Amino acid sequence: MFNSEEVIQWESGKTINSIAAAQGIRIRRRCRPRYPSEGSGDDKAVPRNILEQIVWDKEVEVSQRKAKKPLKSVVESSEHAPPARDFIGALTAAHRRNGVPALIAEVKKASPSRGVLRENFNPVEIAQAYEKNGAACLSILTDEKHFQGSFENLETVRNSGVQCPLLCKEFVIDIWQIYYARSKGADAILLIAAVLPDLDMKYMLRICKNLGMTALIEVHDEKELDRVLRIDGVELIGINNRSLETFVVDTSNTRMLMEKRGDIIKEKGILVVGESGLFTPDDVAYVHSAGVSAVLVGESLIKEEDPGRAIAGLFGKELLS
Ligand SMILES: O=C(O)c1ccccc1NCC(=O)[C@H](O)[C@H](O)COP(=O)(O)O
Repeated sequence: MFNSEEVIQWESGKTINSIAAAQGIRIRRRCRPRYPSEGSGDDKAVPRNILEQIVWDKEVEVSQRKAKKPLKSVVESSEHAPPARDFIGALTAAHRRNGVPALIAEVKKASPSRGVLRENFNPVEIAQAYEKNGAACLSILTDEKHFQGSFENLETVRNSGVQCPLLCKEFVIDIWQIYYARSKGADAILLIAAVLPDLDMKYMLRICKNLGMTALIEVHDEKELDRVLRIDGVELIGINNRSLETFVVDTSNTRMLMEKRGDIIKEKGILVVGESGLFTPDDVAYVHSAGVSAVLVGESLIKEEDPGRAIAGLFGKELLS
C-alpha cells in the first residue's frame, strides 16, 4: 500500500523504488502527456487534435491548482472523505435487475464536438432526475475549459442526497486529480488509455484501489484495448464509440472490439461499458448484444427538456432503481 508520505515523496521526485519494486512496478518521475514538440525545443507547436489540446490545457490547470493546494493537503482531504461507493456493484445489480445495460447517465453541460448541450443547467436537479428514473451511476464532467463542468458540480451532487455512485469524468494526467476527485466525493474516475502511458496507468490504478475507488479505463481502438488487457487489476473498461481526436462516432466500434477481444474480457471477468452516440433503444440493444453490461450516455438525455423522463425513451421501458 502507498501511504500519503510515500505519495508525497514520489511527487517531489525522491524515488520510492523500494516501494515500487515491492509492488512489482517501475515508477516514473511523474505522469505526463506526450507533447509533439517534446525534445525538439519548438515552443510554438500547435496541438494536433482536440484531445492533445485538452491535455495541454490540463497541464497548466493542474499545475495552477497544485500551487494553491499541494498534493499533501489533497491527500489529507481525501482521507477524510466518506468511503467510496461500489460503482461496479451498482452496475452489475442494475444490469441483472433490468435485463438491459445499466445506465451511467452523464451530467454534461457542453462538449467540444457539440458545443453547449443545455442552457438551463442545474447539475443537482439533473442528477436527481436521472437517479429517480433508474440510472445506476452518474458521470459528472469536471473539466471547466472544454466541457463547462467543475469539481464543485461533483461535490454539490455528492452532497445533495443522491445515492448513486459518481464517476469523476476528468482528463487525468496527474495523481493529484485522483486524490482531489476522492476528496470531492467521487467513487470512480476515468483513466483514458490514449492519454496515459502504461506505467502511469498501472500506478494510478493502484492509487484508485488504495482509495477504494473504481477506475473506468477508456479505450477507443484495438491497440489501446490490448495494452489495457495486459494490465493486472483492470475491472472496468469503457469502449468509446467516439474518437477523441476526430470526433467521429460509430457505435459499431463497440461491437468490433467485443468481437475481437470479448473472450479474453470475459475470461478476465472485466465489465464493459459502451460509451457515446447512443440515441435510441435500438442503439442500446445493439451494444448490449455486443456484450456490454453498461452504457454511458450524455447527449441524448441531457438535450431533452426532461432528462430523467428521456431515460425511459432511450431504453424503451422504465428502469427500476
Ligand atoms: O464529446 C466530446 O466532444 C469529447 C471531445 C473530446 C474528448 C471527450 C469528449 N467526450 C467525452 C465522451 O466521450 C462523452 O462525454 C461520453 O461518452 C458520452 O457521450 P454522448 O452520449 O455521445 O454524449
